[in-house]
Amino acid sequence: MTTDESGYRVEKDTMGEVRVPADALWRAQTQRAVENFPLSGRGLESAHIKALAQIKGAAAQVNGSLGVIEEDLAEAIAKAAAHVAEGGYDDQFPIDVFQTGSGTSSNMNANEVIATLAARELGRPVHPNDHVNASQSSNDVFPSSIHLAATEAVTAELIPALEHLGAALVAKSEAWSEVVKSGRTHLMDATPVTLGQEFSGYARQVANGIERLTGTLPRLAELPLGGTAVGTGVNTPPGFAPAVIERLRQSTGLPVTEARDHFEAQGARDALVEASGQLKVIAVGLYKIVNDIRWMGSGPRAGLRELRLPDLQPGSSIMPGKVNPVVPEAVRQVAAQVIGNDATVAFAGSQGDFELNVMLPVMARNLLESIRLLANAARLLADRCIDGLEPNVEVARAYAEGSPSIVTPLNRYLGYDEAAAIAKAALADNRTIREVVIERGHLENGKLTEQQLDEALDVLRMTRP
Ligand SMILES: O=C(O)C[C@H](O)C(=O)O
Repeated sequence: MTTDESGYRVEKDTMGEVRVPADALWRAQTQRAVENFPLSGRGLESAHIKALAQIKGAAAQVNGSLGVIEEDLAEAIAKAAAHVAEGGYDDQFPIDVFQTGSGTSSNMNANEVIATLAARELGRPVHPNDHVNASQSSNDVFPSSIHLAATEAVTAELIPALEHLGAALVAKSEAWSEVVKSGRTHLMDATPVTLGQEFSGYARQVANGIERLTGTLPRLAELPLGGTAVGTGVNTPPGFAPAVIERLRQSTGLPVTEARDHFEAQGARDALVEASGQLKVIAVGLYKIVNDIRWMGSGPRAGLRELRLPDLQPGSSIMPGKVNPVVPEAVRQVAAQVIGNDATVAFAGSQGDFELNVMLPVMARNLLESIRLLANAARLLADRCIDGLEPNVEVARAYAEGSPSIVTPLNRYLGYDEAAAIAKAALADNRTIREVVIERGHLENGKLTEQQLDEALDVLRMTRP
């Protein structure tokens, strides 16, 4: 390696010489990839770099204990990898996420940066391939790093965030068990429900999302490590993968396991597609929840006005005093992004050609982004919207009492056809159902008593038949 005066040094790889910024920790292969893929301006997610480095560190320790590399070299690599995993060297990962489909460029980026750091520690050369990448291939390490990062993000970020949101929804559901409102089906007035019942439905959607994620974990946490190039494990000593994975289990506390079939685990990426699909379901659920809230909060004069959302910021640059449902709007956009990310993950997941899927980096990018977005959106929604919601009890009750559908419990006394006639007459003449029932002589003709009429038209009672 030589350094010239222009701020670059010259590094070599198997293709020849490459000029690398003098202070960069990466080497020739990373630099080639930086120049080859100027696409999105966005690199690997930080969580992904962390997972890659965690695997490199555990692999070095096992390589040391199995005699694949010297013990002091293994320790230096493990130490360097730990520093990278802590996040202090994320700026040394400059390669665009849209790159080699196997992630080889980012794997080599990790190998080169860790080799440089380890060489500084050790005071002798460390080879990115022979030492840091020993017993590994991009084809097993890179997908393993996606699964490790996604498992961590789901268990440590997304599930706790959804639990937080679920608790906020349950609290409202319990507080509003007597707040009666009009149900709506087809966007038309229906029989009454309570606001608490609606929020219990939302809470269950979120709880189901947690169950769905938990259900994917056994497959998401399977690591292809040990398969190396094509799943056979060429160049890997016996016992390498189980030992590395056991170290990862210990150091991360995550339920990672070795892939049950290394050919499935490298030729396909079905578990990532599955996890992304569950994220899409959660996004769809959040969309429905915030959309209902947005509509219930519409107004303040010309909307539904059943809920008051917390005022967070001036809504309009031109209309003074206007306040908008900004958190539901932001969450809706998160949902749209997650649904779009899933379409890409599903397409990319179908691109398993023989022994390797070669659309790995984009799957990682989208999956990890979706998890991060949903976790942040769930907390935001709980803290800046749900917690501060207030019901407009009078308006909600008035809608319930004004709904022509409250005639429904009279079916059993008067029959469907007469009940329909009563509902239409009430609507046409802007009278209450009660007034029309009495006017049509149903108390006098003995079809029902006054007490039965009172009970039948009790809107809260209708929510608990
Ligand atoms: O980078 C590797 O380890 C292998 C590469 O992805 C390949 O299969 O060509």
